[in-house]
Amino acid sequence: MSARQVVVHPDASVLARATAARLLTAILDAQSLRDQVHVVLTGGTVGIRTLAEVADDPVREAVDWSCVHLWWGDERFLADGDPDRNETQARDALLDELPLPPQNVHAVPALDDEVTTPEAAAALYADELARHAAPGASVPTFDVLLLGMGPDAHVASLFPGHPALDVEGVATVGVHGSPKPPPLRVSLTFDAIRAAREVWVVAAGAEKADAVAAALADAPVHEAPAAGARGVQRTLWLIDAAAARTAAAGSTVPARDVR
Ligand SMILES: O=C(O)[C@H](O)[C@@H](O)[C@H](O)[C@H](O)COP(=O)(O)O
Repeated sequence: MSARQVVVHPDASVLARATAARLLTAILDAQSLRDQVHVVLTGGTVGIRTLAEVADDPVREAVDWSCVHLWWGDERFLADGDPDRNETQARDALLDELPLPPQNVHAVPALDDEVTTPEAAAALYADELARHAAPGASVPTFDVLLLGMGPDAHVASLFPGHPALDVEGVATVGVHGSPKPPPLRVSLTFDAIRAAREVWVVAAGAEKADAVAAALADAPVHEAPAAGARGVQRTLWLIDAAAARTAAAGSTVPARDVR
């Protein structure tokens, strides 16, 4: 399990642009080593803003998008095209601008007449993940897995105190009663998240400072799920100065300030 690295950017705008540049470089580096590159996207304001910055970055022209596969760390269990779906927001921010083969965009199945529960969607998503996994694995080896983080330190749709935190042996889980609307979701499990080469937690804003401090201080995962987010080779925390400013007395954020 990789040690955490923390990079602090001045504000949310620089954070999103720097994360976009870092992601493009990571994809280019992976393409120089492997035929297929797998990236897991996240919802949330910082996650979507990062995708919009990728769309605006001319370096995206250097990527061979025909061999990039996109997945989601979680999804709101809503009908296809619902503006609140992470997929919808990602398509609007970036995906519709990219020459991606449609079959390389692996969206979590949406609510419809056939798929009526988060569990059904989670099972179908797990099947799709397994189809692209190496023999014996349940998910592809993700090159970069992006995670936004809530003020309660949730990542993906793994919320404090929720049973999904303890689900093992499977890649996906249906989530009910999400404290962040909408209540029904589908999420990767920690087993799937921890299979990624690199896990990047991206967070901005003073409202995230306590959650950042708790996670970096290795609070119990049931209290601060983000503490459980680790990559095989790298765990990178990309935060802005406001999120690095801890309210809890005495807690510190081991951060290298990057201008
Ligand atoms: O479906 C979702 O809502 C996201 O995947 C969720 O995990 C999000 O990344 C965090 O809640 C942070 O969201 P903000 O950046 O908007 O605070």
